[in-house]
Amino acid sequence: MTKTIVVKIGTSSLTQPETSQLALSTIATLAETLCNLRQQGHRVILVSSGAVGVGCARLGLKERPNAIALKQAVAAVGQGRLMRIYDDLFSTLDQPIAQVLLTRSDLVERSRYLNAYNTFHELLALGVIPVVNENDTVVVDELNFGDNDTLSALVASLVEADWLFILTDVDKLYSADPRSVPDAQPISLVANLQELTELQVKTGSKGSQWGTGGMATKISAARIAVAAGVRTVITQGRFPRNIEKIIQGEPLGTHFQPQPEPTSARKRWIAYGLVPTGKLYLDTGAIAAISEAGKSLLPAGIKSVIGEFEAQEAVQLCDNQGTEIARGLVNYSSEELQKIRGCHSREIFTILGYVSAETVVHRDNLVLT
Ligand SMILES: Nc1ncnc2c1ncn2[C@@H]1O[C@H](COP(=O)(O)OP(=O)(O)O)[C@@H](O)[C@H]1O
Ligand SMILES: N[C@@H](CCC(=O)OP(=O)(O)O)C(=O)O
Repeated sequence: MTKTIVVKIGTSSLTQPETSQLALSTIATLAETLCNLRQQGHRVILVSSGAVGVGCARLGLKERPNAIALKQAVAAVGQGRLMRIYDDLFSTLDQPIAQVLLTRSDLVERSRYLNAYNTFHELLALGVIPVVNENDTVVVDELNFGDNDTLSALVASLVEADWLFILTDVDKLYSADPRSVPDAQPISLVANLQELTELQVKTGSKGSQWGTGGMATKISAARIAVAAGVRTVITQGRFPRNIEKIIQGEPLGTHFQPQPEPTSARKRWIAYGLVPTGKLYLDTGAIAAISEAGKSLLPAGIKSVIGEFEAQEAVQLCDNQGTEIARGLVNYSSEELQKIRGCHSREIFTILGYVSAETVVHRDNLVLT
């Protein structure tokens, strides 16, 4: 049966750690593997990092730059080089590819989100393998994906993929970073998100020299993908042929089982496409109402309002400690909410002189995170 398969490869697998030169044999095997999957009738998307790493190698820079303008310039050099290599390899195998560079703002606006969805579907229907990266050269800090693990999960969610493979330089997820904790325990299966929280995996703060997010961003990517019903696997990038073996049932890597009832496409857009612009701190009654009883959020349950936002923007709904429990589209601006927080809905008219809505966040626009 035709499956939609998203494969993300990180800089640590695309380049050789000692020299930061391209790992050509890995990239060639990856191209062969993805072509095999196409020939079996599957729809394939490649999310490839490497623009900054390859750009650095091309320009003789020994470290990943921190200065934004330099990083953006280096990415412009590396992205072209990377695509040239992919196109040479895939063309040899008679497989058309396309470059798709995304920024976070492409997913924030609903019409652009739907446009990206349509473009992916058209490319896949044409039998093309889209090669996706963040548009590092133009992206601004407030609206970036930050890392390609998150980008790959958002793409997998957008196209409603069956599989997301996150290829990296370790063979699976461990209870802690196996580089610094030699007796870290391997984890082969994560059955649900609750189990993931209970495992309390330690990830350290960053990845390898050229990677960006380390394991933390792979875990949060897995959360986004499984909520969208995508089976997610973290496995070693040096052996791309393992992708086919895994699809055939070999127990390699770490598998995250998809949620049986995926969150709807619109709610996924609210939860992960949009960038929240404020925070609402809720009382315990409101937290129970939205998280246990599936109710809408009313002004009475809001203790405080942080940030400045307009009506219809996305905000985080938090408990006392500031931990996010849900996200939603608000019916009132921050200025209005400062006036009506803690009040009964019937008082809204007296306070504001009008009623835009009875609820602050309607349950149809609210997603538990
Ligand atoms: N719990 C963990 N299990 C496995 N690897 C971990 C863990 N915590 C941190 N890591 C580190 O994450 C690194 C992979 O992340 P990163 O360098 O960002 O890779 P990529 O370039 O593939 O995105 C590994 O080399 C490993 O040292
Ligand atoms: N967009 C960046 C990739 C950022 C990133 O997430 O890198 P990695 O941790 O290697 O997957 C680039 O192409 O260099």
